Amino acid sequence: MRPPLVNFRRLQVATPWPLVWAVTIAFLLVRLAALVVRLAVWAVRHWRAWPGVVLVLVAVDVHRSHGWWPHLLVLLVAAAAGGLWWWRGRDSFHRLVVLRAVTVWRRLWVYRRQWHEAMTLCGLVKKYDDGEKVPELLSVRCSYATDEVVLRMPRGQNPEVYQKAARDLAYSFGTRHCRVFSGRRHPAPHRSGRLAWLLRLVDRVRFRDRPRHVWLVFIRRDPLTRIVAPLPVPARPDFTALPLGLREDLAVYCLRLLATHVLVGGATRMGKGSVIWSLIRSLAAGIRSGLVRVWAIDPKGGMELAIGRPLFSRYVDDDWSRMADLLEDAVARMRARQQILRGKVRVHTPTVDEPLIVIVIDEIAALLAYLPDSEIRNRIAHALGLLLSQGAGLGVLVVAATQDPRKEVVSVRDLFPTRIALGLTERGHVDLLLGDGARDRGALADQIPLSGKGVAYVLLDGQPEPARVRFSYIPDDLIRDMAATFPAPPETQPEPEPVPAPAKPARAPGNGRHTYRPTPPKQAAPLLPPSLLNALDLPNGGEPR
Ligand SMILES: Nc1ncnc2c1ncn2[C@@H]1O[C@H](COP(=O)(O)OP(=O)(O)OP(=O)(O)O)[C@@H](O)[C@H]1O
Repeated sequence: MRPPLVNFRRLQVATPWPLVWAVTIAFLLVRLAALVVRLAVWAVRHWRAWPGVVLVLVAVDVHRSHGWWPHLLVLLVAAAAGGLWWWRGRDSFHRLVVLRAVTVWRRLWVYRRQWHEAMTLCGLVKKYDDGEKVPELLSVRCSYATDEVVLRMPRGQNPEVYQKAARDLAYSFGTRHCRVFSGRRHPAPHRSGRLAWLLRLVDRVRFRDRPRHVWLVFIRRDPLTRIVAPLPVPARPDFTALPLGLREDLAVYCLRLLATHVLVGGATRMGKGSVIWSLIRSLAAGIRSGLVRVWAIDPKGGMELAIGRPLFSRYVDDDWSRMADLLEDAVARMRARQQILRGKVRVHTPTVDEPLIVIVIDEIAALLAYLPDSEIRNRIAHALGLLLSQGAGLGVLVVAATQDPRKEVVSVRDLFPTRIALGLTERGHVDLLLGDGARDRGALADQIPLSGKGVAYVLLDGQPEPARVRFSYIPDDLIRDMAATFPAPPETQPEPEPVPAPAKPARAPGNGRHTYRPTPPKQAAPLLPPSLLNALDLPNGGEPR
């Protein structure tokens, strides 16, 4: 028998009814499956709410059957257990209870409630197909000082849009600072133990690169308004992470001093000294053991560094030509190391015999721009150029401070891979120090108030966005104390005796121009081969000065 055809009053379709029903049911089943999947995704995404929902259901059920008194009892027991936990393990209680409660509260009350409005008013909502595409709030995590909010950008945006809107976002959510990061701020944890392989697999998925996610860090309470106390001296300096201060998210700020040179820029009295002394403090144990040798140059006549003289293996503050000698000796040491390490390793590992040499220069501009004697200035610029271009891998590092980061003043600025920007006087100086676009990405070093001495913007490893830190303040008494406790052992290669600066001739003979004259070779590796030295036209009967 033929199945009946679809037959409406005015329309006849030559299709059997069973086929129509089959197609309709299949369509509805697909829609239902999609709905179930969406519900499951929603439930998984909001897994944090599950315990709360279960608790409410149980509470309602208990209330129906037993009334209020079981709730009261549970509350009393929970309060007693909480008090005991707080008393015995305050840190874990704060981490697992207090901060989680703050997180839940702020996620619901501050961010979820105001999200749509704030995003719209900050111009971050996109219009498409008569609808709106709002950045999606994914998670909120609070610490005592910060809220870290993760969002997913709608299509057609990139993190720069959020960096530009950072100030609007900060004020929209009732804070003063908002930092925007385009990548995860913490690396995947290091796993060990029997289940490490499994956890590593999970981490590989959890910590995969997510280009559409943006991390907003709102600074709720600025921990950097208070002076940071000196940090403990590490028993053995870890050159990959020297603790120097505090980050605005309350983590300890660690500097990587391996195979790099550091330039510290900051207006006068903004705390360049505190960067240098924090660094020396973190190296102090290595200085005492001879693993690190600090050679210091203080062109300001010793106003900054003289107080810690015993910490330095070599130190000059009064004589320009001895400063040039010190730098040329460092070049000689670097060359000697080059001979030994060539073809064996690519980065020098510090040992007591071949220590890490850190050349600290308090005001590098005084050596490169303001020094009146152009001959010495050229020697210094030449030696610094060599050290900065070749010394990092050979364990001869330069840490220099300057008030003015302009290239006309610090000609070797671009050879410093690591930069620190303390409070600066000019907006333009920020990009000069930290690189193009750093200010747009949040390094507002020109807005650091006068009271923010020691506050700086730095670039952390693997992150293009600058972070705000405050260096620990090392008072003079503590520097004296460090100098007494961690004095540098005597150099194996003795420091040359200070020689009085030769009287400068009123005018150079001949054409009156300054001629470059290399320093005589004092140590094993000369700056120039002897053949070349002899070939030079030296005064005093061919004796080098
Ligand atoms: N990290 C810090 N925390 C709090 N106060 C600081 C900090 N660093 C410096 N100061 C204060 O600022 C003053 C100036 O500091 P410092 O001499 O280090 O600045 P500077 O930039 O080296 O100055 P200059 O340009 O004269 O060399 C110090 O006397 C101290 O009172």
